[in-house]
Amino acid sequence: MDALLGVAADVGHINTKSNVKGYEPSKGEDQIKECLKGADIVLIPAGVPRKPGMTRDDLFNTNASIVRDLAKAAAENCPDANILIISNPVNSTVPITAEVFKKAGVYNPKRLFGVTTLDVVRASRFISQYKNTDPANESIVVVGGHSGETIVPLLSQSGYNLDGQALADYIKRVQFGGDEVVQAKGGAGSATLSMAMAGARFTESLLKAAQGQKGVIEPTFVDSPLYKESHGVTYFASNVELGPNGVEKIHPVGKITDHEQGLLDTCLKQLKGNIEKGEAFANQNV
Ligand SMILES: NC(=O)C1=CN([C@@H]2O[C@H](COP(=O)(O)OP(=O)(O)OC[C@H]3O[C@@H](n4cnc5c(N)ncnc54)[C@H](O)[C@@H]3O)[C@@H](O)[C@H]2O)C=CC1
Ligand SMILES: O=C([O-])CC(=O)C(=O)O
Repeated sequence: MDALLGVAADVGHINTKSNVKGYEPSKGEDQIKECLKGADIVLIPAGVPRKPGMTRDDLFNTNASIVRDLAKAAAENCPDANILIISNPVNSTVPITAEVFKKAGVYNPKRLFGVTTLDVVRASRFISQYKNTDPANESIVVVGGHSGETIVPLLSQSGYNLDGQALADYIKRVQFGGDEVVQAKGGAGSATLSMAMAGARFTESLLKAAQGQKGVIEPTFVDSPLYKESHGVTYFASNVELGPNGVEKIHPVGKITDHEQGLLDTCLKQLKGNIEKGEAFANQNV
């Protein structure tokens, strides 16, 4: 990899010899061009975080245009880069980025990723508290999107079986773990350190896959065929095998319980609306 760019990012320590550049909006347009030219990976965590009482969707009005502008700059200056979207609402900012790239004639669905790694980090951490295991050894599959009920942990696929209130509490905590942090910070923003860890993990996986390592799998919100025809849901997070060309293979959701199917049905309805909102914004404002 020639260059790794964090756009206004504090993504923590990334253990790589790659060249990391950071962009600050106050430094102006020329600096972003200079950062983006030749970039292989562009992380976009720019925009405002939530305050208590807000949903991620409440950030749309501010962050949609910020992401649109950075996506335009990326489409112009590094059209072949991997674009990693962290800015919320991810369920809408990923479709916005896709539309910007489509309009510029450089859209490659294999190179656009919504970063949902933090949902897996939380799902793994919270199950370890029930089971008294090391969270580093847990890897819970999480599918759907990155907001409330669109986040669907598939506990059954890890051989775990919580029941009744314990299951309900677990799912609520995974779906609304971000809200807990926002509440605890009392107006000072949302998750930062855990996001830095999650962003670094996803980026490192992408780098390993780019360098030829096989079998690198991460959950991520991508342009996905899984529910396109059946539900009109054009982007979906599931486990994705990464490779030198970005998305190598999108894994299907696989076998799930009836209860998980219920969660997935709710997810798909909400996700469709979030995606269409992003696309409608892009169609009117790009
Ligand atoms: N996908 C995920 O799992 C997560 C997503 N987030 C999202 O990441 C975003 C950033 O959150 P934080 O880093 O906590 O916020 P922050 O306020 O600490 O940082 C935001 C950064 O965006 C930059 N920025 C603002 N306007 C800009 C513009 N027009 N162009 C370029 N850069 C601009 C600011 O300079 C600042 O450095 C939020 O939307 C938040 O909801 C946060 C945590 C987890
Ligand atoms: O909750 C937020 O607003 C930030 C975020 O996406 C997360 O922590 O998962």
